[in-house]
Amino acid sequence: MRTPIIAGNWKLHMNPEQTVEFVNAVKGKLPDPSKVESVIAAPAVDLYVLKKTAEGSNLHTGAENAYFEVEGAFTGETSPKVLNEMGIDYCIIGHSERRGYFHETDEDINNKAKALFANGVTPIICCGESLETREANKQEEWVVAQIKAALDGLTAEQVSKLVIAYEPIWAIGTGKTASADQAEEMCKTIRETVKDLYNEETAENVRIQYGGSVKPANVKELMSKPDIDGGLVGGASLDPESFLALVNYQD
Ligand SMILES: O=C(CO)COP(=O)(O)O
Repeated sequence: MRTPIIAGNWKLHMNPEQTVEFVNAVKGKLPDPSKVESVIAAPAVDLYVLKKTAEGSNLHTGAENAYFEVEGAFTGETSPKVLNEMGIDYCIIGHSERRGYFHETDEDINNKAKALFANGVTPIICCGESLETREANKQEEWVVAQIKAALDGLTAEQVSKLVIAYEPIWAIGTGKTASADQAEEMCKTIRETVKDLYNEETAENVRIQYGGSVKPANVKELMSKPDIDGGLVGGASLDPESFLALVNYQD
């Protein structure tokens, strides 16, 4: 059985002081990780205090991006090796904001996935179509192509462990959630793609999140769908009470 995983993506919000405050507010109120895994992915400048403050709690930690090289003359980048040394569990890669504003390609994302695995950090690989692509009813081929490119060269064992986040761009930060059925439909397609590329067992193991205006009011319905194993949450993950309501959706 797949363990549900709800991850906050703080994007460019929160400083180290606010991070400590947030973690102290949620510590002790998070679900048992065997029931629901709770993750906060924070800006690189907050990761050290995030990890330190989360120690001994049920909170898992994540970065929002990393480079595919571990060391060298790459000004401004984050090393997957150092993330591992810091004990960071996850790293989001291929978010639509990284693809759009920072021109990340499918090849970059595939290289990042490989570098993260080589350094013991689990990738959360994002995919998702624009409004234009959805209006042209081309969302399925778009997302399947993104998944194929991102997973290229990864082993079945690696794919079993990673997390895929389906985030339709038109639903991010817009208050417009994909309906639970629309989200389920694409998450199912992603699982079938993994089955075609690997095998049934890998497809059954890979965890697939939906992201895009997930909030306490809609999390239960989304999580009731068979192929949705979690949420990747922006805005609603910034407030401790709202984050707690999301991760404790089973109560
Ligand atoms: O991009 C997202 C998470 O990665 C979704 O953001 P919102 O939850 O703010 O729509």
